[in-house]
Amino acid sequence: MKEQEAIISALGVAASFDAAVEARRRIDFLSGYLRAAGLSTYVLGISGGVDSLAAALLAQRAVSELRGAGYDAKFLAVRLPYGTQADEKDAQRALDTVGADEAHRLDIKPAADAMLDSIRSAGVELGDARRQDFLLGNIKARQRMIAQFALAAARRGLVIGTDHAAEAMMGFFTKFGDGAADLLPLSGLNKRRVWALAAHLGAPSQLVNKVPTADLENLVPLRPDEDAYGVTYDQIDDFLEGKEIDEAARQRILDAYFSTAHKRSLPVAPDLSLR
Ligand SMILES: Nc1ncnc2c1ncn2[C@@H]1O[C@H](COP(=O)(O)OP(=O)(O)OC[C@H]2O[C@@H]([n+]3cccc(C(=O)O)c3)[C@H](O)[C@@H]2O)[C@@H](O)[C@H]1O
Ligand SMILES: Nc1ncnc2c1ncn2[C@@H]1O[C@H](COP(=O)(O)OP(=O)(O)OP(=O)(O)O)[C@@H](O)[C@H]1O
Ligand SMILES: [Mg+2]
Repeated sequence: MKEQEAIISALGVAASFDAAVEARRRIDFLSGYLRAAGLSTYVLGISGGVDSLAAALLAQRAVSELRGAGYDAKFLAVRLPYGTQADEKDAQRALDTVGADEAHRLDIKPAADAMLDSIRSAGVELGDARRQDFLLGNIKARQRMIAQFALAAARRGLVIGTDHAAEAMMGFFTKFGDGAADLLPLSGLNKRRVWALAAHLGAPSQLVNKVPTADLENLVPLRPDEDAYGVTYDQIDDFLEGKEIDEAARQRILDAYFSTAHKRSLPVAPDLSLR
């Protein structure tokens, strides 16, 4: 139980949750930060999943409020499909729901494929088809961040990330890919709290209740996150709320958490304090 409490505390998961209070807190965080930084644009990739929808609704509200207060601010939403995307309709629905100030679509396929091909052409042994597909998945996630940071730099902007406590605990993100962002407005929320926040902000129930997917593998499109975890979001969320869960699931969660510690910190460096 001690380990569980330490993880809950490290990930900043609160003992109780009120969607309206959390929405207000996180909108204020986004508007306050942009203004204090003296910048004008928030940039975020819209996948069709609930995390980016929730974060986008917060961002659009934040910049609208800033504009109402006379400050020049904009939200730029960007679709970043790898070629054609199986759940494109959901992504379009998310864009319609958010009503972003500005929206663009960039295909990451040419750049992602070119990178994998270059590595292959250099003669690097990459393993079997399944392994190569997994490697390409991480290249896709990093390619999406390259695009978002380029857009942010072009617009005096900042990149919003969608990491939250459930994904952070499982280390379920690409290091310096979707894990790399300037701000994380969903930080400290487990998945059911993200769902509640999205619903509170007006997300349609079909998008809130959708099966979460990283959708990074060509060989298994829309693979549910829970398949990759080997535990359910219900178990993850219960664990993060301090509840007792099945022992095998608990062990899986602890293994995932400890083996991915390096992904939740800055790059490791030598101890320079002894010089
Ligand atoms: N002990 C250690 N200390 C410092 N660094 C260490 C390390 N062990 C590995 N590393 C480094 O970390 C790298 C592995 O991390 P990483 O590149 O992230 O790769 P990895 O953790 O193997 O894969 C990413 C996982 O996150 C999932 N994902 C990715 C993106 C988005 C989503 C989503 O939900 O949308 C999910 C994806 O499906 C996959 O299961 C290694 O290649 C190595 O460079
Ligand atoms: N096809 C895509 N187009 C644009 N952005 C994407 C795409 N795929 C992933 N992203 C970005 O990467 C983030 C991480 O993906 P992740 O799957 O964890 O979140 P999600 O799709 O928003 O929600 P869920 O986890 O419920 O599927 C997304 O929130 C989004 O910002
Ligand atoms: Mg997704």
